[in-house]
Parts: sequence; structure tokens; C-alpha cells
Amino acid sequence: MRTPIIAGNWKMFKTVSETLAFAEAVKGKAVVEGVETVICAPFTNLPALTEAVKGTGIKVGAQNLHFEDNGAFTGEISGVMLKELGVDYVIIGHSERRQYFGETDEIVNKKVAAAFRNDLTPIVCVGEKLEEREADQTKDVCKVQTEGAFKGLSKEEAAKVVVAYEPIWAIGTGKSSTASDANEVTSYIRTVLADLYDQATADVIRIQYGGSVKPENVTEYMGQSDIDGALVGGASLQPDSFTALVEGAK
Ligand SMILES: O=C(CO)COP(=O)(O)O
Repeated sequence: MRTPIIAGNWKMFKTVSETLAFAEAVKGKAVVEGVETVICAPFTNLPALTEAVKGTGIKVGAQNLHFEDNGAFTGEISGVMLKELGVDYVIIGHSERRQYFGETDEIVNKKVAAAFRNDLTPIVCVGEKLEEREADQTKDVCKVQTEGAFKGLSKEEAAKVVVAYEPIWAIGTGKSSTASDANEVTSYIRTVLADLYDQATADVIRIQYGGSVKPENVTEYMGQSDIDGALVGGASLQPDSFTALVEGAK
């Protein structure tokens, strides 16, 4: 009932020429029936990437947006600008944005609203730090971040959001959460969403796992009851590995 979604988060990697080479290499691949494939690239690569993947079934996402549609915000990019490029998704509240760029739950919430204003699908990231996990605060942290992100969203909007559960200690470290631990948290997030809306709405919201996902472990995550895909950093950067991730999500 929930279509699995594999999204690559390229972070601050790849120039335009590298992006075009990647798109060429995955042409006719990295697309599997019943799985949604998304590449979230740096802003500078989005025009070339949307053009290059046209008709391939691969969708394009940004990694951030400003919460206003335009204005005196030097260096920022808005949802209006992304939409015109043919971008469909936008990652919001990634832990690197929260950690290095001071994004709070309130800012995340305003960005989610901006995404909906511009018909972009938000991929909202939540997840705990190592010390929070060790202090047994994982669920509390995810609850606060989820409630903060969804504030003011209608049921119809909520149903379209993709949540990415990314334990911060598992990002780029090679230390992935076990599939059953990750499923315990994603199913808990679903109960938070059911409390906010209702069970039927919570049941259609897709929740990804992110943190050291690779072709070798993706199938194990996808086999869990409440994990509907993966948000992948490092392993999404090589065409072969990205293709294998999508195939592994079948
Ligand atoms: O942050 C991530 C995706 O948003 C995860 O990164 P890695 O897959 O490199 O651990």
C-alpha cells in the first residue's frame, strides 16, 4: 500500500559534468516497477539533472529550500525557484542542516509549509544523536521533531510527507542501526503520526530509514514492517551502487 522510495542524498558532492555522467550511467537503470527513485542533488546541478532524467522515471529532489518564496535573503533558494526547474522533492531538516546551520523544529515546520505552497514533496528528517540514544531518549527526540515538522499540516498534506528516520550516529559512519532497531523507531514514529491525525493517515505516510544504507543491507531494511525506503548518502554517489540500492528495494 505504501510505495517504497529510495532517495539518494548527494550532499555537497558532484559538479554539473559529474552529474551528467551519472545520469548517463543510470539511464535505463535505477528504475524498478513499484519503487520510486529520487536523486537529491546540489542546487547548481538541478537544471542539468532534471533535464537529463526526463522520461527515465527518476525524480529529482533538492536538499534544502528557504521558507519564504522570495525576498532579501542573500544566497538562499526558494520553493518557487525549485518548482520551475521541475524538482519534485525537497529534503528538509537533515541533521547536517540542524547541526551546522542552526535549523530548529520551527524552521523545519516553516520549510515544510513552503514545500507544500510550491507543490514539492517534503522528505522530513528526524533522528537522535548518540548521547540521546545512550540516554534512552530516541523516541522522545523523534516525537518532538515529528510533531514540530507536521504542525499545521492538514491530513491530506500529512499523507504526502515522506519522513526519513536517520539516527545521527549512523550517518556516514558505517555503523548502521540494526533493521529491527530501526523498525522499532519507525513504527513508533507512525504511532506519533496516528495520534496527530488518525491511523488511516499514519498508515499511508512513508517512513524511510537513513544511515549507512548500502546495497548489501538495503533488503534487510526493506523487509521491515514500517520501513518504506531509504535515504542514502555515500552509497548513492556511484551509479552501480545506486542502481543496486533501487533493485534491492523491490
Ligand atoms: O545522511 C544520510 C542521508 O541523508 C545518510 O548518509 P550515509 O548513507 O552516507 O550514511
